[in-house]
Amino acid sequence: MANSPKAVHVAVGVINNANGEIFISKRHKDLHQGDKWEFPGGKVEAEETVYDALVRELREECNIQVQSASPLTVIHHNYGDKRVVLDVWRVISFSGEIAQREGQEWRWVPVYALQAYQFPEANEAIIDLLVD
Ligand SMILES: Nc1nc2c([nH]c(=O)n2[C@H]2C[C@H](O)[C@@H](COP(=O)(O)OP(=O)(O)OP(=O)(O)O)O2)c(=O)[nH]1
Ligand SMILES: [Mg+2]
Repeated sequence: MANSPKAVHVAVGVINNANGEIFISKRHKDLHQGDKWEFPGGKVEAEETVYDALVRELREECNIQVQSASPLTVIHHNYGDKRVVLDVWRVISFSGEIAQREGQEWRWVPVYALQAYQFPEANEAIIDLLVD
């Protein structure tokens, strides 16, 4: 719609451990898409590149310093109450001890088990890509 608010641009990171498991955390229940599992990330701020946002969000949320990451996919999704553009990156290397710094429940999950978790609708396409 012509007067609908601009989509929110979100940087999202897919982080693997040495066993090939993926880091996921649960969104706080009072947030948009609350109580669902997510890949870490957050809004790209004005004057910030998406890569800068990815590095910042993963430092703030997961306590890691991203050293390299490559673009995986971009998902446009309309939740009705909010439109998002998820800019999804695969983290190639990072330093630091990974942890969840914002009190969210988190875990490492094997790729084949991701489908058992409830993610926001927009994540379906990401999970399909990872499972392939
Ligand atoms: N981080 C993240 N957000 C996702 C995923 N899937 C998905 O639909 N989203 C949506 C939910 C939210 O509408 C939006 C992320 O916004 P957010 O409010 O969590 O962003 P943020 O962490 O920067 O929040 P804030 O501190 O700026 O308020 O993207 C995902 O896998 N990870
Ligand atoms: Mg976030």
